Amino acid sequence: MEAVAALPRAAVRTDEVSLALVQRGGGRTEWVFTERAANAPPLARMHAGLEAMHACAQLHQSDPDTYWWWLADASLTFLGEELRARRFALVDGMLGPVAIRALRDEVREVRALGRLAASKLAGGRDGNKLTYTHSGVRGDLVGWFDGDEPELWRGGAFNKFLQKIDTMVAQLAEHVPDLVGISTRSKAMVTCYPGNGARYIKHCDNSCDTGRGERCNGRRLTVIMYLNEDWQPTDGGELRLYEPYAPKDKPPVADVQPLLDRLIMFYADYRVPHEVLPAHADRLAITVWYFDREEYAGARERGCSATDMLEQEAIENEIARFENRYGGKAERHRK
Ligand SMILES: O=C(O)CCC(=O)C(=O)O
Ligand SMILES: [Fe+2]
Repeated sequence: MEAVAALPRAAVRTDEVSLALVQRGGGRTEWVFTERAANAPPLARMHAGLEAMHACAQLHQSDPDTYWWWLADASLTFLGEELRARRFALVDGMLGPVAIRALRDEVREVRALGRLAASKLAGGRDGNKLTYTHSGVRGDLVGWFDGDEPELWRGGAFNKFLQKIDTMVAQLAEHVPDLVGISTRSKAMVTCYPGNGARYIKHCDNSCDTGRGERCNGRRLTVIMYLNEDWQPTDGGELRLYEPYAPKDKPPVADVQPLLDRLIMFYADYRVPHEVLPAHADRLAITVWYFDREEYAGARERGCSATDMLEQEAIENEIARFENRYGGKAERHRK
């Protein structure tokens, strides 16, 4: 009989082992301990730590709605490292299958009730003078909500979600110095890209380099939860992230699919230029911006006092540029 060589257990160091989801026969998946793949592509690597935490929760039969696995020390450390190193971080399966569908259903109802409208672009420095819509630039439907609109959110999932992300960001500030000044946030913006090739061209959520100056709007961190079950690669609609000031021929940093129960957070400023690629199916998401206290106070002060004709002219130029580049006509909404 031939001798069978077996891998001695002692040869595998526990710090080289992690949990992974593997595909078994018949499409079945299973959590197993496995050796860490040293050359895993960036997105896969990014998930490894959180997947391990999530898997542990599952092994213990924990309901992710009550066990906030993403708040465990290891999760926050991991998210903090990601944010500091890559400027963005992903959490997959944050709320769990029950809570995320409840949230998705509440958001669907809001849309069905006609509470989302064509998004407005804020013209000029403070966005205060003139807003305009232009579907070639930004083609989503949006609504802003704080969770206490009386006839909405009856199941409570929306408010629970806001409570969770507020907690997460507050805790994360202990790991990420850039987040220490966060004290408030925006209302939640519910968006639907209605699947007709709707997109949002490349931009930053806060055109602010230094934390000072007229272009700073106070947004420090963008947090987005996606709500799209069975999203297919052919549906497009990826969030494409770029390096700051990258030359045109440099490939993007990542294309993130808007999958159900996937949360992404990234720095809202110049560090993370991004765009939404054309979406060919209904694409639902909730976005919240967390404000840096000082920067936001400065932005509000300026917002109240900024008036001049030059700015009006600059906005008209901005619209003309977009019309030129993307065709179609912008609609103006004067305040
Ligand atoms: O929904 C997304 O993935 C990003 C949308 C976006 O960039 C924005 O609303 O500023
Ligand atoms: Fe954005």
